[in-house]
Amino acid sequence: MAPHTEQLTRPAVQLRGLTRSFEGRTVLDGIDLDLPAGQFTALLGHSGSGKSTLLRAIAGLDHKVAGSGRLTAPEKVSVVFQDSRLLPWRRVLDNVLLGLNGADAERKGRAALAEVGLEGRERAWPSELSGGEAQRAALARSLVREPELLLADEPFGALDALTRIRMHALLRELWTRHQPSVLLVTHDVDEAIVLADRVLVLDSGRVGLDLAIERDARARGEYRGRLLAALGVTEGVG
Ligand SMILES: Nc1ncnc2c1ncn2[C@@H]1O[C@H](COP(=O)(O)OP(=O)(O)OP(=O)(O)O)[C@@H](O)[C@H]1O
Repeated sequence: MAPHTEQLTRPAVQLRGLTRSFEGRTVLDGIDLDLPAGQFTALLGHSGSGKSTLLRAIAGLDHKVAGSGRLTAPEKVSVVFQDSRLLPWRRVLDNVLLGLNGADAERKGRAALAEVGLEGRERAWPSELSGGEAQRAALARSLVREPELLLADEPFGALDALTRIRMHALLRELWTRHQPSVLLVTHDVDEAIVLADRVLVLDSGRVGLDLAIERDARARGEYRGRLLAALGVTEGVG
């Protein structure tokens, strides 16, 4: 049975006519988009196509976009960036617990760290972590807040290829277990296909291609071809 079937009937994010310009240049040009609850969506697009701008709008980090159209998003949103944004003067567990209160917070923080494979590293300083470990800690910090929506802006962009593959497996596993809606911004066509159930291509301020991904390895080559074509990219060097 397809996971999250029931949840998919309820949209987590709804955008209607969302527009954003910078210095007279339109970056988002009346975006209409529904992200069903529990869906894992990837957002692809060329550099400068407005992916981060859209993600920031959905995260509620851009007050200027608010009046341009209609934007509905859950209250419990976590954002993960390419840089872990751990505070260097706080130990790993204290970073994960930042801003959390309640008797149960520490237990939850420790459990989240164990879930991302950082058990035993609770008292480490961020400077003692590898890039991959820092991103694991960033995921734990998001998880512990039990987000309905996880927004991830190139979270693996700075990692080496092997670490990235391991992080893909971890993120997909966390998503399966906790079932947040996910919007992942990436430049990487393969990452989008491997992780997401739906891939959007942002082009000229609009969603140019909206592709459902079946979890069937045989179809991956075809998806790749369609996504590269939507991005206007030709592969191969003779
Ligand atoms: N605060 C800002 N002030 C002025 N221009 C901005 C601002 N934020 C974004 N832009 C412009 O909006 C366009 C889209 O930027 P955005 O960061 O959303 O693109 P992106 O698709 O995420 O790019 P990348 O993949 O390189 O991160 C770019 O041309 C950028 O220069």
